[in-house]
Amino acid sequence: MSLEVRNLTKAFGGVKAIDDVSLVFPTGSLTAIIGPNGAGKSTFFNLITGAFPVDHGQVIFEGRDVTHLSRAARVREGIGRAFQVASCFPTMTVLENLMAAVTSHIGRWGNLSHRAPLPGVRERAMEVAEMVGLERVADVEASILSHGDQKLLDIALALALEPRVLLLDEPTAGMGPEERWRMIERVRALWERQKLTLVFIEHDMDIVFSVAASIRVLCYGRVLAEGTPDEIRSNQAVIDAYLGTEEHAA
Ligand SMILES: Nc1ncnc2c1ncn2[C@@H]1O[C@H](COP(=O)(O)OP(=O)(O)OP(=O)(O)O)[C@@H](O)[C@H]1O
Repeated sequence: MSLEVRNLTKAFGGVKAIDDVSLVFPTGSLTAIIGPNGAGKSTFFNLITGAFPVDHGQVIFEGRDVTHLSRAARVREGIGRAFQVASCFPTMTVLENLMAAVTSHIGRWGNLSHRAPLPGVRERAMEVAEMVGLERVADVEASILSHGDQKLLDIALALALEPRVLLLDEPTAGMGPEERWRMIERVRALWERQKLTLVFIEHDMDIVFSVAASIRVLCYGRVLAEGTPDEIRSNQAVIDAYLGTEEHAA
């Protein structure tokens, strides 16, 4: 099993954002996390990546307990994450951003100058750009990229660190319908080609049901249901708590 959480619990003041959650994400799986606003989805990711310390429970990655490792150590272990908010250097080009990430990954921040990169860094950065279809804007400054391309750059920055598990928090947020489908198709193709274990949070149910092989539903910090799209679609508890709400009504 690639990624597993056992009895994960995290409270903020009196609110249990994640409440005794146990889930498994098998190696190579593509899973969507869904649930109403405030269900604990982002907190769940933050506990897996180490952005927040857990109150109780464990995060197990490839058989190793990583619960108390730092964020950076988890990245080195192979747990990657792209953020909802662009996390790049805005005045650097796409390629320069990726070269910085590749250089940091190989542990040579002293050699960050893009004028004299380490051998292979430019090539690797270009390879990562191609993985997400950003080679067409490799020389464009990050700050002037379209919203969709900025999200792709976030994903590419995570990929530069060679994750085996990739967590994507709302990869299609803020996009129009067409751009959403283009984005999720790229994500799906990436998962297929790179043989990643991919977990993504998504509110658009059309996307979730057509892309994810497996779905986990969180509600009030607990696991409400898990299963295939067909199982989740017909699960009465999920319909009552989430799918039946106005926003997601068919
Ligand atoms: N850093 C924090 N400090 C205090 N409370 C927090 C913090 N992060 C999350 N929470 C609370 O934890 C609960 C779960 O929030 P979380 O952001 O994980 O939900 P979510 O499912 O990702 O929601 P959304 O779909 O709206 O992004 C909410 O009640 C939220 O207010």
